[in-house]
Amino acid sequence: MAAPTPFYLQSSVSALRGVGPALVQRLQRMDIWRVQDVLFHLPSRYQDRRHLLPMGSLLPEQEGAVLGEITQVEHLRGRREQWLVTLSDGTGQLHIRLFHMLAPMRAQWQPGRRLWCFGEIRAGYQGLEMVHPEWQMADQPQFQAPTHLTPYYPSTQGITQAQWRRWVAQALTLVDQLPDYLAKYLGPAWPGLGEGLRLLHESAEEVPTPAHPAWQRLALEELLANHLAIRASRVGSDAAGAPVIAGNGTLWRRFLQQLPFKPTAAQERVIAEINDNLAQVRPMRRLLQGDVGSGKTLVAAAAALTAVEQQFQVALMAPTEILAEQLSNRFATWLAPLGIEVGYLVGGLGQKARRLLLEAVREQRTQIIVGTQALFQEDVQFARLGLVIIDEQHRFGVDQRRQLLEKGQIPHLLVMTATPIPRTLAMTVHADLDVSVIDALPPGRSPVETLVMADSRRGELMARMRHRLADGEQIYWVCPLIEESEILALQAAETSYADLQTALPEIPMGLIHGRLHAAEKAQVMADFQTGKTRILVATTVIEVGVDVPNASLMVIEHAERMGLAQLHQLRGRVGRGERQSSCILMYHPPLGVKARARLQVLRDSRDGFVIARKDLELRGPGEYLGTRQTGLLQMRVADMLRDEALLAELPTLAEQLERHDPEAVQALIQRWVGQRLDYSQVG
Ligand SMILES: Nc1ncnc2c1ncn2[C@@H]1O[C@H](COP(=O)(O)OP(=O)(O)OP(=O)(O)O)[C@@H](O)[C@H]1O
Repeated sequence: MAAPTPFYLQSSVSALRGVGPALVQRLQRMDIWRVQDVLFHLPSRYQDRRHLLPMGSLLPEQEGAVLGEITQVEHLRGRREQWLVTLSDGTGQLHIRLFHMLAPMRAQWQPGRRLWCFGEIRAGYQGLEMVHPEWQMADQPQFQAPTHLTPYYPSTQGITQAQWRRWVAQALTLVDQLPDYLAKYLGPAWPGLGEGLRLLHESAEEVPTPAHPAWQRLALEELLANHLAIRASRVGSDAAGAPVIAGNGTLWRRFLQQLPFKPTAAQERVIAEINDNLAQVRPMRRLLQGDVGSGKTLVAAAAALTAVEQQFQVALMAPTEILAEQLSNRFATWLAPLGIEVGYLVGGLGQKARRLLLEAVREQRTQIIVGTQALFQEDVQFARLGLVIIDEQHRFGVDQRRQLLEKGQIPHLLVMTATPIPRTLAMTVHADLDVSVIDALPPGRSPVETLVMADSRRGELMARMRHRLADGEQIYWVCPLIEESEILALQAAETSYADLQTALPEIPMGLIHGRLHAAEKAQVMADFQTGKTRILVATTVIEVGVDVPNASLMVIEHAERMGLAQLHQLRGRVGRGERQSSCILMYHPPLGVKARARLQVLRDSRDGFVIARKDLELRGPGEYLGTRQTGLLQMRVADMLRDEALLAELPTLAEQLERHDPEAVQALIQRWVGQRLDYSQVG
């Protein structure tokens, strides 16, 4: 046999055994080019295949191994051919469902044989089941139950877990040659880079916890690499000149006289921070954070008034048409009495209306223009754009932010978000943005009562609804999220709408979903806003920013399918007035262990930040790396909420490296960030 070809960290992945040209291409599409990149392709979670789960106590959504005797093999020839195999272990039984079964497998899977399976438990029509699990015959001498944890790698079509494990094992033989750029800056208490990588790839006995020093070492390096990348792209952008907008507050004072409430101290403080920025040549880049219902819109209005007072125009952008419409209505109602014209630009606007609006914007007859992405289009030209306000920033791509900024000379930028991010964290992720936080809700709000309820208790729910309606209140009814298909989501909403109409025939209701035209949506929303309809049945389009203070009850169907952050946002639509409000999270039984714990979090907490943290804990250590859910940068090891304590180390480390080791800066960015993000595009 030929001696294996030597390979190095910088060799192409094709140097690894088992990687041919087709696989090289697939790996490159995952941004894995060199052997070194395989080392940094970290497990997304771990599977524990060592312990057997007793079949009598299985729960849906559980993942694990079972061992039992085959008691029955049924071949079902329906619309779709399939096999249903029954396994029994004395404590209970489990079905295995297969959609194809090759001959060798058919020969082995016979009643009386013993079978080991690993997979996820699902609730099927005939009881609990596993679909195409991994398996071994357990009554053969070569059967070996796994003795350690099994890493599970993010993958792509055509690459199996077994392949990943083999490649990683080869790459790990070189791990000690990996340059450790931080060793000389970190104290002796920190473990080396190689140790961290070994822990994550080969963690034999226990799921590596994020508190483990080796893990922390990797997380620190990844955070630092991201921080360095952002810093590198910032250089020079500060020097550019923005319009100096030093208002004297005349418009704002006039506005306050007609406002039915007073700004809270938190709002006042943030408004002052913004006005201070607007008066500088250095362009404002500010992130305004405030939990749902904290009153961000008023702050946006204050900033807009400062700009308008000094004859500058303001562009206000929201992620959806409904939100843009809501914002524009609120701005129009608030500002029309002051003689300020508010324009509204979305994709569905008629040609003539659009032309007139654009003309007014070009000639500066319209001072404030609210819209969606439609604001980016080339023919939208401002006469004197001084301020751009973006609502719910995480929904917009970085690139879109930049496009809008190009519309003015160098306008000031205010980004508003309800996504809770701690201040230190925000400063690391958005090194370009200063952060303001509205940390108190307006007075007089009573907390939303949250109930978790099986959908079999609909009768009871209808009684509760009648009661609320009799008191003159309004209700949101949110329909299940069906990711795979908008049509299915719509059908579900239509069914719920029809059911509600049957149950409450005398109550006027509206139905809103993504497929309606802009004008229809606007009408449905307006009818609900004015109280003409009393119940609004909606797909999750109402998620962010809708403001109808008279709505005091929200029912969410299939809450178990939704993310915690989304549920929190939805719930924030009620409890905006003085009335005692409730949110009912309905689920379809049986409820899995995880789903139950998640809904419980919503019941117990009302603080967006706490909820985001709990969500993180529930994912469990090592089970879910990265920051996908928070809508922030996606990382491999670090999680910005969990590893917040590390953030304090970054600025000093970054300065040291920039001063003494510029090559290491490049190498670290390349190692961790690679081509994934083009930071130079950040607004
Ligand atoms: N200082 C205040 N006193 C009383 N009510 C206020 C105050 N500020 C805002 N509100 C009202 O509170 C409600 C929520 O405000 P707003 O819609 O601005 O919240 P938000 O921060 O944008 O929340 P979301 O992220 O949920 O859209 C609105 O009905 C608004 O009129």
